[in-house]
Amino acid sequence: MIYHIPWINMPVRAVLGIWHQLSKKEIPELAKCSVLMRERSKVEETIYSMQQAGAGSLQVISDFDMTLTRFAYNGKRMPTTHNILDNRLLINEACAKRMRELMNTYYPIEIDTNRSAEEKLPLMVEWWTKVHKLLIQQKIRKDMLGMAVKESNAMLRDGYKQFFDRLSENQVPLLIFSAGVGDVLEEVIRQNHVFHPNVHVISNYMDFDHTGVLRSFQGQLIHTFNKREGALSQAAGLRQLKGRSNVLLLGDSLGDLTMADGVSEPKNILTIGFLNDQVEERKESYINSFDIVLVNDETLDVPNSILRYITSSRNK
Ligand SMILES: Nc1ccn([C@@H]2O[C@H](COP(=O)(O)O)[C@@H](O)[C@H]2O)c(=O)n1
Repeated sequence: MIYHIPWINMPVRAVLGIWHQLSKKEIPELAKCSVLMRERSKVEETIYSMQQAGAGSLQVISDFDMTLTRFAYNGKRMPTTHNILDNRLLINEACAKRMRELMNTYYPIEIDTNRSAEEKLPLMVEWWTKVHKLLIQQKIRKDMLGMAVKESNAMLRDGYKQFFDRLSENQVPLLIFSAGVGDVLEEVIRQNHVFHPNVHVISNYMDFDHTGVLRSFQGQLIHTFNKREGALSQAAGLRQLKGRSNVLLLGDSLGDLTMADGVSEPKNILTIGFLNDQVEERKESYINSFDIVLVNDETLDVPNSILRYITSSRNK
């Protein structure tokens, strides 16, 4: 139990230095050495305040690829939703080769700490546009997507069932905001039996003709560095998120930090960043940007432990 003395307000509690109780007792997962925090006491204060408000005030906004899915397994990189389409049932060898070349050119730019988001933005548009054009040329069939997901080795992070189920049981909306391919993403969560009614997805959705053949992508392109626009134009209008002023945000890219920009009158926003790749080069910028940084952690243990604590409130 955290000490609760109602007549003592927040700053006094902090002065009394009782905050590290959360890491020690209530959420011991926060004490793991793979968990980095710039200001541990601020994180604990935020979590405590979110717990006091209860599950009814909470929403979770999460990126998908390499955030809800694993980055690596047994030393091997796991596929993104775009990479899942690299299956001979869907695209030919020449297209697959070209997609890999584009990945080798643009992915290092995406994660380059020496370039600003502004500098990366037009290059990301270039990458996504080229790949989507290639995919359209392949006349991908809608009815083959399920098979491609089955044959891929995409994996949700360990603890995914607990994560999705707890949010569903507590009627906490989960907004998945992905620059990946929405149809593939949905298939991944469906095949893992966690596509509950509280899950909402904003992503790049395919548009199929009446025979079920891919002919374009719907709406405005979402890439890693324009999620703010999607947050303001699409997420902000979601009825299910209204009145939920506490946000738990999960991402693996600095671009993901803008996913909560559409939340009206936010009270507390707690950000968790998965640092999967180029750890040493990116550690400092992640610590300066996310409240909690998880280094090479392929599990959802930390988000799950925070959610367990927040939803333990009687005030649901
Ligand atoms: N052709 C592409 C384009 C992007 N990616 C990766 O997908 C990730 C985007 O999805 P999120 O769910 O994380 O928003 C992004 O990080 C790119 O690296 C790709 O694999 N192929």
